[in-house]
Amino acid sequence: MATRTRPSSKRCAVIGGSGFLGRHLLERLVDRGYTVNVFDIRQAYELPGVTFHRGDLCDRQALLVALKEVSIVFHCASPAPASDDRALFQRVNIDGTRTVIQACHEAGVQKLILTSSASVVFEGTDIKNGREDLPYAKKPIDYYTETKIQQEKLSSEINQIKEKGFLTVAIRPHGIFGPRDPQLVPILIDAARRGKMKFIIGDGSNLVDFTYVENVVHGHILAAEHLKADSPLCGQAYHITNDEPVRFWDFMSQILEGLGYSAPRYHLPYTLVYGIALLLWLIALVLRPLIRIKPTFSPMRVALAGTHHYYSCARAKKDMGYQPLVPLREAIVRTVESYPHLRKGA
Ligand SMILES: NC(=O)C1=CN([C@@H]2O[C@H](COP(=O)(O)OP(=O)(O)OC[C@H]3O[C@@H](n4cnc5c(N)ncnc54)[C@H](OP(=O)(O)O)[C@@H]3O)[C@@H](O)[C@H]2O)C=CC1
Ligand SMILES: CC(C)=CCC[C@@H](C)[C@H]1CC[C@H]2C3=C(CC[C@]12C)[C@@]1(C)CCC(=O)C[C@@H]1CC3
Repeated sequence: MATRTRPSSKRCAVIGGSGFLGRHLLERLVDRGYTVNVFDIRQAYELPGVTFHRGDLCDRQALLVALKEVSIVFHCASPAPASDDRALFQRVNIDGTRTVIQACHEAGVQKLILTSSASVVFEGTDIKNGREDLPYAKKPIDYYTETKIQQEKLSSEINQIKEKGFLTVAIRPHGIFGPRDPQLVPILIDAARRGKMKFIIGDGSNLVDFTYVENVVHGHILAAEHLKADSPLCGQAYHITNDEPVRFWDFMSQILEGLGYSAPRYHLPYTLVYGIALLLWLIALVLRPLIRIKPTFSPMRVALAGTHHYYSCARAKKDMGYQPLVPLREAIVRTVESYPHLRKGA
């Protein structure tokens, strides 16, 4: 085992700190007086008070350098769900998380805060006010979710091994959005620009959680600060949402109209769209060796757009005093304002 110096409780590392959530998280950590090391496969920016370590989280030696004298590790790295690359998810989310845990143990890290996802219980059918004790999806909607389940199990199991002397907790956000998000708003506007956002899938009444990134950050920091040997957080998972379920299509319409695009108006039956998406996905799979096609409406996206999926965050409120800091209306305004380059006509 490596020689250790007692780490300061204000020294932390953010694995995946160049990403959307990771960068917001470390900005807030710096504001709160933490010293932050970033570990990421790419360096996207520079920030005073932050030390960058570029590397692959599957590389234990590289990780050990970034975790030296660190007390808290936030692990929020993952390949993007849209990559749909099974081998990559397996390598990074499962094998890589195992490596992160080993490196934390070796470096004498005290707490690991893992970013999981509420979708670990989602199978493509309605979830209303789902609590954390729902069973993991037996048929996860994609490879990404399949490996997020395994990742969460790994971090929870390691917490049971008391002699390892470090504590873990998993945060399950849902539908994160906000400034600099490379997924939700850019994908939505790209679809609108290509004339694909004219239709509402289903009757449009399905409620979904969309969570502002600053609220997700707040949940992570509360978890780190409340995670102690005798606390109920040890080894548990916590939903972190805006606690304001919204109709999926109202939310999309507000973003679209805020950026100058028309909201979708015509309804299409859910089963029809899902069937077409499945067919296109199968065709893309068969043609993959010859040509790589990525349909905008994957079966996963159709399921997310046409079903209820919202989650209770009562457990986070009770155990760590969580309350969302930014309400949905304000969050949408801030998000829309942060994408001037995606405005219609820009
Ligand atoms: N966005 C969302 O709506 C939700 C996200 N989550 C979870 O939140 C976390 C953060 O997501 P988000 O910020 O959106 O994702 P991002 O893709 O923006 O950030 C992830 C970061 O991790 C990096 N990374 C990927 N693979 C490795 C690797 N092998 N070693 C080191 N770094 C790596 C990425 O680099 P690169 O970009 O080069 O791949 C990227 O910088 C993830 O765990 C995700 O599963 C959970 C629920 C919802
Ligand atoms: C129908 C359509 C083209 C909508 C555009 C928005 C979508 C790109 C997002 C709507 C719900 C989002 C979502 C995720 C990614 C972006 C959306 C599909 C996740 C899959 C990201 C990773 C997770 O852990 C779960 C998220 C669920 C919601």
